[in-house]
Amino acid sequence: IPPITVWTADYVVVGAGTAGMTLAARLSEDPSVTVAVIEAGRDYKENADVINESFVNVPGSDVIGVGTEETPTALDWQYYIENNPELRRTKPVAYTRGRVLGGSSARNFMLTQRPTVGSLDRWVSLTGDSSLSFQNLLPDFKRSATFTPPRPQLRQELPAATFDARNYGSDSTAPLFVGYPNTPQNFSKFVDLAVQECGIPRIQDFNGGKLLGGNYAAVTVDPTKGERSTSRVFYEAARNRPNFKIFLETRAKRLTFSTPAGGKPKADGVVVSSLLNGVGETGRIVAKREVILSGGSFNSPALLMVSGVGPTAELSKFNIAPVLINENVGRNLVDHVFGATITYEITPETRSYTDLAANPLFLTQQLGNFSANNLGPLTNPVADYLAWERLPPATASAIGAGVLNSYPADWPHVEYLSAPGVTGNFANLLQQNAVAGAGGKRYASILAALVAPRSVGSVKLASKDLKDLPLIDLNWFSDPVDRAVSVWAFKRLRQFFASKAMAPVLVGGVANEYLPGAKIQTDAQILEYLRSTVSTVWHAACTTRAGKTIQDSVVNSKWQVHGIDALRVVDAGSFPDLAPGHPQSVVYAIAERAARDIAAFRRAQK
Ligand SMILES: Cc1cc2nc3c(=O)[nH]c(=O)nc-3n(C[C@H](O)[C@H](O)[C@H](O)COP(=O)(O)OP(=O)(O)OC[C@H]3O[C@@H](n4cnc5c(N)ncnc54)[C@H](O)[C@@H]3O)c2cc1C
Repeated sequence: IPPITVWTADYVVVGAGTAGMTLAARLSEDPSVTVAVIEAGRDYKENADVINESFVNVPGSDVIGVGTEETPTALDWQYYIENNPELRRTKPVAYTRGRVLGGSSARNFMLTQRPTVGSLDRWVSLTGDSSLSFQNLLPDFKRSATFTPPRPQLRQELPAATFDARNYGSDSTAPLFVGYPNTPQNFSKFVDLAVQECGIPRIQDFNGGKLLGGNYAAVTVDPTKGERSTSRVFYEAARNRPNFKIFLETRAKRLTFSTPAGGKPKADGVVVSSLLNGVGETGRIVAKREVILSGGSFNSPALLMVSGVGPTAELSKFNIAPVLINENVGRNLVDHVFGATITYEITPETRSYTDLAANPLFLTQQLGNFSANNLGPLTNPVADYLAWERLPPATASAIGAGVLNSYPADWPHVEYLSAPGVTGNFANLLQQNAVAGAGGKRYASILAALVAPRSVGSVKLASKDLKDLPLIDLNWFSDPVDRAVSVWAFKRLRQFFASKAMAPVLVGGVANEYLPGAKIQTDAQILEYLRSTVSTVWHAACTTRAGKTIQDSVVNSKWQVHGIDALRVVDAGSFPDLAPGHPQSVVYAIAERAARDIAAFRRAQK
């Protein structure tokens, strides 16, 4: 390797995303260790990149660039998923992953809530480590974020968003912001009433280990300016420390290992390629203590595989010299999917995202309202109200989804999201709303997400060079349970729209369904429609999952790669299982936990 750039640090972290930036900043709080971070993306707040910076900062612009048929933004890895026989998609399906300082925390929808007690008990049984229970992870959940309660005087929603202050930390210097947008979506209060009328009760807060019920969701936004809060806040904390160094626009190409005679392979560095000025500068960052992969669920397993750690078939296909065979690398890919969605035209008083997309004057006014007053629909990440439920046991059995009855009792099977706009097949949300709203009409949807998904996919290599992005097979709908639950959830969405609570907002009444429309009635018709609209909630996980041994997993409960020294994986890929709920809080929590695990390991070695 020509050593154009050689740098040495105690810890080398690959990826300054949600987990990596948090972890690296925490490690560098100890001035006695040095930390280097390698990040393929740029800093969205520097280089006078006003457009990309606003994509990140303005909560209401989160829908831009994430559509399945949209050209992804410059802050994206630009993944397209593999086709699968269950889907009826005519065009390649894009899958957003942030390639930027902050990673996917700079591209996500900002919803933040924690998994249930029972789902994290499953983490305990999968890893054999009780320190991963909800109660034991709670300090790590609290550590990153400063919480600001909703401001009812501004929000004026009826009934108000509720929360339980005991679920949040008391450290007001915690860098990440969690709070509520100052302007709720009008449509959400009707969803709130509709789901209650259909038997889903209100729950006080989604952050106390319970999810079953409905409420407004907390989001990662800064209460003062209303801007999105990302893991970049940890970069601000660390950037001036003399023991911290970040390599932006630099890609990790592969890991290097040394193997002492008779010993285990030991990770000792990362070969990198600088993307600056388009020049493929190659160098190596040497790790004196450990290499930590935080490249996310797609990139971390790919990096392991090109470096010789992975399934036999993958390594031999590309003639990669094995360092350690582990059949679990890149396997067990799970994701939450939007299984069903229904859209109606709504009344003019009930504003929706359609107004922003179709009315440039309104959009301009609201950009001003957002930046001057921290008010208006752009303060809101669009989907701000959630509800969760389980299928009744007899129903689950009757539709062939009886396996879901064995999930812990607090684990919801379906999540509903208020989505005031046209969603359709998620091809291009901005364009779909602009077209639908051109004549002055406005629309709103409710989405159903599968949060106990059964379909399992994989990450495989496209070549032995990571410049060829790995192949992502999500296998959506491959398990019949997911198909059956989606059809059931679709009918449930129709019940919500048929409720008395929803009647005042529907133009033309319940018979006037906009998408998919009254022509879709039988189960077979519904399923065929859902095959053409199923989309991701962008929660890909478990591709380097934590577990007990090399037979069932890639890392142990301290995130150390089985069979290799000085190498950990800390990101959504290392979840033992994908718990219900939006996962960013879990990613921050395991990054906080891993920083403490690594420090404890170092102290034990002294
Ligand atoms: C559109 C979208 C909406 C979402 N909505 C929500 C939501 O509302 N709530 C929620 O909780 N979750 C949401 N999520 C999911 C959540 O954001 C992710 O699960 C989480 O951010 C993943 O964190 P991570 O650390 O695993 O990976 P990432 O945050 O993606 O970080 C990986 C980092 O590694 C870098 N990297 C990768 N490979 C290399 C390499 N070879 N060399 C150098 N750098 C590399 C990447 O550029 C990136 O910065 C959403 C995600 C998306 C994309």
